[in-house]
Amino acid sequence: MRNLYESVTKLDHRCYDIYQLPEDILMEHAAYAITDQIKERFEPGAKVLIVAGPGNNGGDGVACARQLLGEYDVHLFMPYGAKSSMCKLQLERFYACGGELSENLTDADIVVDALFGSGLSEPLNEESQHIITRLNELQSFKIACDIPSGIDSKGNPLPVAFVADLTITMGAMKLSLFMDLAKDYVGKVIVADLGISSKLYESESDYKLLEESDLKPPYRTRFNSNKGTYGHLALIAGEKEGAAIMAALAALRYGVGLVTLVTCEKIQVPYELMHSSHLPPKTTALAAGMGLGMEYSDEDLEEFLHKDLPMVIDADLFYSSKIQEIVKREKVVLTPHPKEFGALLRNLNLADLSVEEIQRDRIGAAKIFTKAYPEVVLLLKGANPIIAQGEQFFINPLGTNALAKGGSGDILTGLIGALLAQGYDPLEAAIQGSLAHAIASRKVDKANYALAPSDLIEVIGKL
Ligand SMILES: NC(=O)C1=CN([C@@H]2O[C@H](COP(=O)(O)OP(=O)(O)OC[C@H]3O[C@@H](n4cnc5c(N)ncnc54)[C@H](OP(=O)(O)O)[C@@H]3O)[C@@H](O)[C@H]2O)[C@@H](O)CC1
Ligand SMILES: Nc1ncnc2c1ncn2[C@@H]1O[C@H](COP(=O)(O)OP(=O)(O)O)[C@@H](O)[C@H]1O
Ligand SMILES: [K+]
Repeated sequence: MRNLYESVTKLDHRCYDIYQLPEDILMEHAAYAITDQIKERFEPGAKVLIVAGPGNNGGDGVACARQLLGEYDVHLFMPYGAKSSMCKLQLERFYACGGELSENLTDADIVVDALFGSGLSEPLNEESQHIITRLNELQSFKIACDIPSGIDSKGNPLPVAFVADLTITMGAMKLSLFMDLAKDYVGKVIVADLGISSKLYESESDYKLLEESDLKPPYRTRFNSNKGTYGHLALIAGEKEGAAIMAALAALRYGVGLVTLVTCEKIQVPYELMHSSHLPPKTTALAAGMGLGMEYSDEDLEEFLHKDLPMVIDADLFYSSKIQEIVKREKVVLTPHPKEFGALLRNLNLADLSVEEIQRDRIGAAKIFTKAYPEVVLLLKGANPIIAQGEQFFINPLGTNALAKGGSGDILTGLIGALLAQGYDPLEAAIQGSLAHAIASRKVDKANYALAPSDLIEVIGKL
């Protein structure tokens, strides 16, 4: 798990004020992190195009150009000249080392985008849009310095952005790089140390980035145990019972001792699942909402929901007035996708946001909910799901686009339900369920268009 920051300005200032590391030293290290990646990947003599802007992001690019001079075929293009004092200083050093500016954009083995970083303050003008679009068309290996130019502090392209293979972000991971709308631009993200270890550079943060090493599958450690030791998950099956069946099969695979599908009518269920028209007395957790439809009246639902059980709630229940009672309970995980989240916010009279508005500021939208209901765990689905409770936010960047298929969400509900039933606290169940879901999507040995929910269930047994 790594810290994420909305802005690193405060952290940079700690370097100047406490560690006595001036901007110049930080910038030299920032530039060297880019130089280092180029040297690791390309032989001397390779052609490097560096596009540098007028501020300190440009300064990083100019310093990198100077570091490569003499060894690589360096082309430095500066459409707006140098404006910040550090950028000007770097340009003087570049000239002093014999460097010359290029007049044009040129094809190259490597492109370094150092046009704009954290200082991007307004939508890109036409010229910058044109430059970035041209860079995106080049067949080079593309490195973004700090942030792909054009991505704003909330992760949105303004309106275009550099498409990087590698983003080398300076000092610490930034939240904006892990928003859904930034996922097609950032490529692989690595952090450059700025002359000080991350332990000293970073301060506490409420925002965390989940990593593969955070996954802890529910391995069994007790030898003297029986099925009851591992909990009993009840899933309410509704009009589209397939959704609950898939969730139930995923739950069974993720360690829960007993799984019961609760249905209105007698339906055919896979032989490994139990089936009942009532909530089993020894239920330890409940999953409801997926495929629910209009099968149950509010009174029917009351029977399932009145008990004080940990629960994971999905899909159709976000449109039901029942949700207004559910969010007041303890031990609740909600797993809406952005459209359902919009419905949930309206249903609770918290906000009226479109899917686009939610996606443009996912953290801001999630905060509207978590401020009103700080006990409830929210998992806002998407390309990079956000798991939030109170003031804590966790982002899971590990899932792949193979998950963009009907039924993936039902598997996630099953996984979280399985962990709740096994006694995980709701936040840990949501984090661990999401990690298992995302990591499984990478381990399915199929083309990324081919993943089916049953493949996920198979792989979840081998994490
Ligand atoms: N602080 C540190 O210690 C370290 C900082 N580091 C580096 O500094 C970067 C931040 O630098 P920064 O603050 O100078 O901002 P930056 O991203 O270069 O942009 C500002 C320039 O762009 C311009 N501009 C903005 N928007 C525009 C637009 N739409 N269209 C056109 N122009 C626009 C803006 O113009 P102005 O608004 O002033 O007219 C100004 O000239 C950071 O990302 C990291 O790479 C590292 O070296 C590590 C140590
Ligand atoms: N492009 C993507 N990258 C990563 N994860 C994705 C992507 N698209 C969808 N997912 C994940 O797949 C699941 C889809 O759930 P949902 O939209 O509820 O679908 P359904 O209800 O049809 O199963 C969510 O967990 C979501 O985070
Ligand atoms: K950049």
